Amino acid sequence: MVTLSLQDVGARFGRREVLSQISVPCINGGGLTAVVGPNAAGKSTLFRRIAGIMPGSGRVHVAGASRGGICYMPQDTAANAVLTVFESILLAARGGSGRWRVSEAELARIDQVMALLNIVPLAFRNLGELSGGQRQLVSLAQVLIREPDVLLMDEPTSALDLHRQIEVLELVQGLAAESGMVAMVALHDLNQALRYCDQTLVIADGRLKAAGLTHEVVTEAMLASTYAVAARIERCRHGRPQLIVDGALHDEHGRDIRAA
Ligand SMILES: Nc1ncnc2c1ncn2[C@@H]1O[C@H](COP(=O)(O)OP(=O)(O)OP(=O)(O)O)[C@@H](O)[C@H]1O
Repeated sequence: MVTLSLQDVGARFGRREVLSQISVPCINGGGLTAVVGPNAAGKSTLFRRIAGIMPGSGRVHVAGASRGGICYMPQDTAANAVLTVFESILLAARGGSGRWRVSEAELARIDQVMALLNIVPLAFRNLGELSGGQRQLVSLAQVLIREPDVLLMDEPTSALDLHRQIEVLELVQGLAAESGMVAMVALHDLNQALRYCDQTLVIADGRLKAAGLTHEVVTEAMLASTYAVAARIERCRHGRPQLIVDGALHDEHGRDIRAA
């Protein structure tokens, strides 16, 4: 099993500190970990720091890695229109290697990943012709093909319909359980965190506000203080926790209480 630890991880854009002293002793592989928090909290920045594509302070340590390393699926899946879906996944699998020959095993693996994501019919479509949701699925294929040790997915279901959202989260949950990889997912839909993620990190204003078991971290008090919403967590008739948001919280001047 892979484990990830973060020690005082920080980041700046120029003189502005956008991430500060994020420390998490151990994120275990095998399950899904949600990273939640308001807009501009620093979730993508944290992923970019973990993936090593942005400099900053602190230490990111991965133990037990034996496969494709750390792979980051960005939020913005803008496409290079020149490539077909198949070519883009092949290039991602190569990770920049300049080989021309494609092995049978490589072709089979690409077919397998496309089948897992139900995108086989898109194989020879141009990336520039795809819908937002289709592009998001291709982007996911591009990271899954690399068989990551640590998979960082930035809002991977934001463009997907309800059926696809469930398929994708169940697929990644299953792959994490099978491979022991660390799988982290930045989410705005906290019902997805409650349903699929055993662990949750809450980031606000570039700081870690809470970390732990999802059902202990996603609470009505956290939703009020972090998101400024009045919300309830209730069990549905199947016994699953469901988040019901009653409304936004404002101060006596009608402003977002977080601005006070
Ligand atoms: N290229 C950049 N230059 C300057 N500031 C940036 C840049 N990218 C992000 N920031 C700032 O860093 C902070 C954190 O942004 P980040 O994208 O990590 O937030 P986020 O939690 O992923 O937000 P969202 O939920 O809206 O996607 C924000 O204040 C943002 O304006």
